[in-house]
Amino acid sequence: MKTENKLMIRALKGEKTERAPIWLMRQAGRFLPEYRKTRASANGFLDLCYTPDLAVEVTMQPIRRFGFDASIVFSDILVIPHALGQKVWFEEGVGPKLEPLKSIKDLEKLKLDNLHTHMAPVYETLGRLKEELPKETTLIGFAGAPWTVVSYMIEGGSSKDYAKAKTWAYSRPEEFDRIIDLIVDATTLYLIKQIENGAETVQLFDSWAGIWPEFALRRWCLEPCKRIIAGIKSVYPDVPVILFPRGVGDSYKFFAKESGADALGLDTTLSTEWARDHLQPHVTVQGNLDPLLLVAGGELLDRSIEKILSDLSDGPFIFNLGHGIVPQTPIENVEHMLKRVRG
Ligand SMILES: Cc1c2[nH]c(c1CCC(=O)O)Cc1[nH]c(c(CCC(=O)O)c1C)Cc1[nH]c(c(CCC(=O)O)c1C)Cc1[nH]c(c(C)c1CCC(=O)O)C2
Repeated sequence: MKTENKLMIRALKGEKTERAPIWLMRQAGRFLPEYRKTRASANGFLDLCYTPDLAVEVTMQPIRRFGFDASIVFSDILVIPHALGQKVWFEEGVGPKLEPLKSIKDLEKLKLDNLHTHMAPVYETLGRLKEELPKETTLIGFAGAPWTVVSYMIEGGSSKDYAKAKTWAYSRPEEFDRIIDLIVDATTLYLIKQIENGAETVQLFDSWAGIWPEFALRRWCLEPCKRIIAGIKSVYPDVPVILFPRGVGDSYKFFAKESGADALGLDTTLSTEWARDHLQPHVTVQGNLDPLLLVAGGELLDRSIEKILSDLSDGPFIFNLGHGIVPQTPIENVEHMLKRVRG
């Protein structure tokens, strides 16, 4: 099937489709027994990301089981700092760890030169997926948005309050700009190359956008994302871009009007009525079921699915969660949700 005729792409292009396309953020992962099996055979998480045989396999798993309308290539947002030369590793049971940037001198050690060589396995995975996926399934590439990636680069891992990164940004904003700028350049090149290798749309994850006051949100989230999107569009004007500025509340409207994104991923807290009135006239919306409702199941799950569908189905809309699916999600709840959404 031609890309432009796929359900997901039609929705991304602003069409109100006959039913909502559905995929789930983090759909390949620990809630699937087949993922846990492949994961155990790999030599750590990054090995899974950089071994095309394994990455193709885990990307295909949720498609085989559920037949989602879109497939997101298996990788992680932290492959970008890794490709630039920062030390990145995943501690079992803990999560990502990085040797943190402590001063602007540490930035000089990071280089764009090896980006595409380092990412060659990811590009190969995309190319193989393009061949293997069912003909109607859309292939999504992705990257982290600059701020979310930089938060890990400075904090050295996940953080509760982003105190180091925010203090750096507020006390030496020009330095902070330089770090963000490097990630803008790397991410633009990376996403363009993902498209060249088969990605039919790309999503930028700004998972930690919701912690800034408005001036900083504009400077370090909106503006950098806008530059990446413009960079992609200058080469691939017809490839839709999805942006997920999680947690930004009312500021979602700036992202809708100014970012250049074709679609916005809505987080769980956003009112679907507000999104229908203020965002959907400008962009396609994607979301926003609470992943924990999908864990709990039952009546509240059903009512929440119905509400999202009834509020958002009159415009361009893609059904998804408001954040990634969590490992304890029962598979039967995912099957149940799919039936409800597909009618
Ligand atoms: C912040 C962030 C990261 N990674 C990502 C984000 C943005 C989205 C979000 O907010 O959830 C994005 C991501 N990470 C992963 C994907 C793969 C594709 C998919 O969505 O199926 C995607 C799109 C695989 C992964 N990335 C990770 C796993 C689990 C690793 C394992 O198997 O042990 C997977 C499947 C590890 C990871 N990677 C990251 C963290 C904080 C962790 C540890 C927490 C966790 O385990 O969920 C960084």
